[in-house]
Amino acid sequence: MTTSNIPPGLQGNFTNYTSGGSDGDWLSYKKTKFYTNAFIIQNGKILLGYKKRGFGKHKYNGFGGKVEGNETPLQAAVRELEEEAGIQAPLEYAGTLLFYTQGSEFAFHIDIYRAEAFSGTITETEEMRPQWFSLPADDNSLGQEGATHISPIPFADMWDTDPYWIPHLVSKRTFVGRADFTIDGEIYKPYKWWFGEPTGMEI
Ligand SMILES: COc1nc(N)nc2c1ncn2[C@H]1C[C@H](O)[C@@H](COP(=O)(O)OP(=O)(O)OP(=O)(O)O)O1
Repeated sequence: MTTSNIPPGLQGNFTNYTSGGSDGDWLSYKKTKFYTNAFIIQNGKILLGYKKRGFGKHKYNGFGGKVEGNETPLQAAVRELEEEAGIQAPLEYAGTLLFYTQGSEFAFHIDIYRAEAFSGTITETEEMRPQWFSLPADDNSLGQEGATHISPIPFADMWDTDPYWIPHLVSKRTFVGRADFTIDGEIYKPYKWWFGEPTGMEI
């Protein structure tokens, strides 16, 4: 498969890519801010958090937030996971995503992390209510132990473009992607998106 229509902000060669939305141009932005998002994936389950306040309120997502001060993205991801879910985990880099919403002051540059183990007690916090969900059987290379009686990943209550990159995450294939959104009132609508797996240089 050859690489085509790689969005601005991503460089390199890619495979297993998918794209969609408008044929129009990608939106332009002047500034990016660095964020993280972390997922625990074990025994056929993925740990998500229901966001109780702030950006992404009422959606399920991984645990994460802004990279602050002199932190590396990994340090920020470890801190945010502890702040939002009460646990520590040996996080590994999984991918990078760019999200921009028309009219926004900045684009999100989000480093995504995953771990298959954690320590501590999963705890509901002021910001997030953690909950386990079962992985689709095809993506479950880690066994079904404990996963048969829990709900599948609630994509209807997540960001609209999550279904394009979560499969790369759960199958441990490094990914990058970009999605641009328009906003109507409080409703975010995907305008144009592209997700793929780098075969060489990453962003
Ligand atoms: C499509 O866009 C997005 N999709 C997904 N899945 N996640 C996204 C998208 N845009 C942003 N995010 C992530 C990035 C971060 O993990 C959170 C937002 O972080 P938050 O605003 O909660 O950052 P904090 O530093 O925790 O902020 P406060 O403590 O100031 O509330 O969403």
